[in-house]
Amino acid sequence: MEETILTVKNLNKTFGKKQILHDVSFECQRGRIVGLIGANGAGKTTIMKAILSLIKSDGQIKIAGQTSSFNSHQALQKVGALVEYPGIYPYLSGRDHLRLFVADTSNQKERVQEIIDELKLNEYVDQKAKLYSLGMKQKLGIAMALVNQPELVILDEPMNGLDPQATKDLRELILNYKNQGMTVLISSHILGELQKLAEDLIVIDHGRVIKKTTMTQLLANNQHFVVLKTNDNQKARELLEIVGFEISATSPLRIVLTEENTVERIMSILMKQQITINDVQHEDADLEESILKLIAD
Ligand SMILES: Nc1ncnc2c1ncn2[C@@H]1O[C@H](COP(=O)(O)OP(=O)(O)OP(=O)(O)O)[C@@H](O)[C@H]1O
Repeated sequence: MEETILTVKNLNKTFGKKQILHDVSFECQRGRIVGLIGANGAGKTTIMKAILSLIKSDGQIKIAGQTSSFNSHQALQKVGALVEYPGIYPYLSGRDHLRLFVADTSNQKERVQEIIDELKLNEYVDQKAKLYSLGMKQKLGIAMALVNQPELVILDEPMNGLDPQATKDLRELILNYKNQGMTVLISSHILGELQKLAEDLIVIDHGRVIKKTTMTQLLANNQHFVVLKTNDNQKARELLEIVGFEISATSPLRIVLTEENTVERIMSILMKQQITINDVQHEDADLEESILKLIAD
């Protein structure tokens, strides 16, 4: 059965005279990975900071059934977060940071070692943090967000500064925690990466929620294309456009498929005009194309 772990209701935020968030409302269900998507400046970080009471805002926040506000935020004990840059002290080691963050339990030493192993921090975790690269600091910040196995983790651009291997490792780690019941609210500009992770999507534009959907739904409504290589792309394009095909790219030819505009129809039109088809491939629009289209509409 679905259980709501985070409720955000009518969140409004102004900086000076400028209204940044407009009645933002959404819910996250326990155990889901929820992607917060939007262009630069859309308001994603501001929403995350408001949930975490890092800034004052108007509206209601409920975490695991408990109301949380700027002045009363016990519920945040159930939440881990990495928002913007991790707060790191240059003269402490990575392990020191984790020791400061880990909850006071009988197995805290083991838990710190476990998260160090999970994030592959062993090589440098006992060096002072002032020697860390951007990616190393980012991984430490993620370890700090996860060390207490929170019920909800909020990650703002967690892939920032990570190399491809570390990005893949983080993806697997997030999926692992999700499989153990953790809820993840995540933003990322790397939409290809988010496509591999997020199950639910909240799309933000100019401080407003413009779409709440699931990844499966969004991708199912996507456009489908056929990509052709022919002996005369220019002529093929003209022939297809005349009869109403939409061409989304010309080199190679990328043609939008619809119920009427099928591959069979393309083949028949081109073959009648003696155009040789050297290669045919099918393509589906990815998350990036869907989101760009959504924001443009
Ligand atoms: N402390 C602040 N004072 C004034 N304006 C701010 C402040 N923080 C954010 N803003 C403004 O709020 C808007 C939303 O910013 P926010 O950082 O939430 O966007 P974002 O979606 O996270 O963007 P990005 O993807 O670039 O990180 C922007 O117009 C930004 O300039």
